[in-house]
Amino acid sequence: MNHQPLRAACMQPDAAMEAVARAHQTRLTKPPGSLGRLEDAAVQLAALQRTARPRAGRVWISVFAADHGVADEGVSAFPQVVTGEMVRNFVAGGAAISVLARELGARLEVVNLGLVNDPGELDGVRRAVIAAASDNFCNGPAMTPAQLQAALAAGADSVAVALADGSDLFIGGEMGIANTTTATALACALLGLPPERLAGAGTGLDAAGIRHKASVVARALQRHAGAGDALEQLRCLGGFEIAALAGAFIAAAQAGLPVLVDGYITTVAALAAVRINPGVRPWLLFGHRSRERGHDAVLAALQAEPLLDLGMRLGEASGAAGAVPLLRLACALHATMATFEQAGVSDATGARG
Ligand SMILES: O=C(O)c1ccc[n+]([C@@H]2O[C@H](COP(=O)([O-])O)[C@@H](O)[C@H]2O)c1
Ligand SMILES: Cc1cc2nc[nH]c2cc1C
Repeated sequence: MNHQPLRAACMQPDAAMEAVARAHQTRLTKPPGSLGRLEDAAVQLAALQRTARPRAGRVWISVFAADHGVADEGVSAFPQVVTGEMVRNFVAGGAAISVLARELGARLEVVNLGLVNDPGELDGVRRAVIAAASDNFCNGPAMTPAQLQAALAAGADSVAVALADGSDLFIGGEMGIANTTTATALACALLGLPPERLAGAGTGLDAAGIRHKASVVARALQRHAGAGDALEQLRCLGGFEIAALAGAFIAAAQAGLPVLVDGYITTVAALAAVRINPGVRPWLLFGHRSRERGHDAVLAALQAEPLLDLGMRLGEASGAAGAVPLLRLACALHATMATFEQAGVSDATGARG
């Protein structure tokens, strides 16, 4: 199978614009650096969007939903039917991400990649069904090569629509009962870490449940120890929505669309994307630090500092959505604060503006 497009060059951030934006920040009426990561975010967006006026006004959110064969191992606090039920809830307007997207004025797309409890045709849900669920990776690869390709392409398709809609920012979210087990298996394989280090409560496992989850991941890692590179690890130990997210992040970086990453599962997908194509990394901003146990290690591997730490662990793109107002404020500060010169305020050298 030809995976060449996945490894095609990503856009390069505009280094000259980055320098202009960084210099502009030093002229604004504040001690240099005093707006902390809000400054960094505005400068990063300026470099990525190739503009002196970075924006986060037009936000696109794609939530990728899929079921996981590994749910059969009893690794979630919730039954598998919830994935399909939540898809219905997303488009009915009652889920957390439905509320957040509405409040932000963001476009919300829900993508059905394969659900055991399939709600069928629904307004607002794009059907890109691959199978009812990925296979249980304790028994064999989670996906066939063709299924992996279909999932990666479904993510890239969402980015194409987001670009056509004139989006400033792409947010990928996920919904999939048992996908913290999948994300843990994939992250352990990508990072060479033991399952006990990353396995966490997910939707609400107790300590015994977490130990069982780690043992399931250990079995899967043993079975797929021969999976050579990140793409093969994604095929053997991933899931449809995680592969779609990886495909979306690669496509966004190749097209020059900044990405705001959500929680644990999406960060593992981002790690897979970066391992497949390192040019993806500059295009990623990180919305929040999830309460899920493994998130810290995956963020550290990406040298990522998220904007928020609110103890959230929902998924659905909710943590990234929560960070959008901060990005909007960062852009407004960058564009409209007065400079020392404009305001007639003395700078650190004593020079009066
Ligand atoms: O995004 C996160 O950090 C996060 C952490 C824990 C759970 N989740 C969500 O919970 C579901 C997976 O949890 P589980 O326990 O079924 O593996 C899935 O739908 C995720 O969106 C999400
Ligand atoms: C109710 C529910 C909502 C979710 N949203 C994302 N993952 C979820 C898991 C559950 C169980």
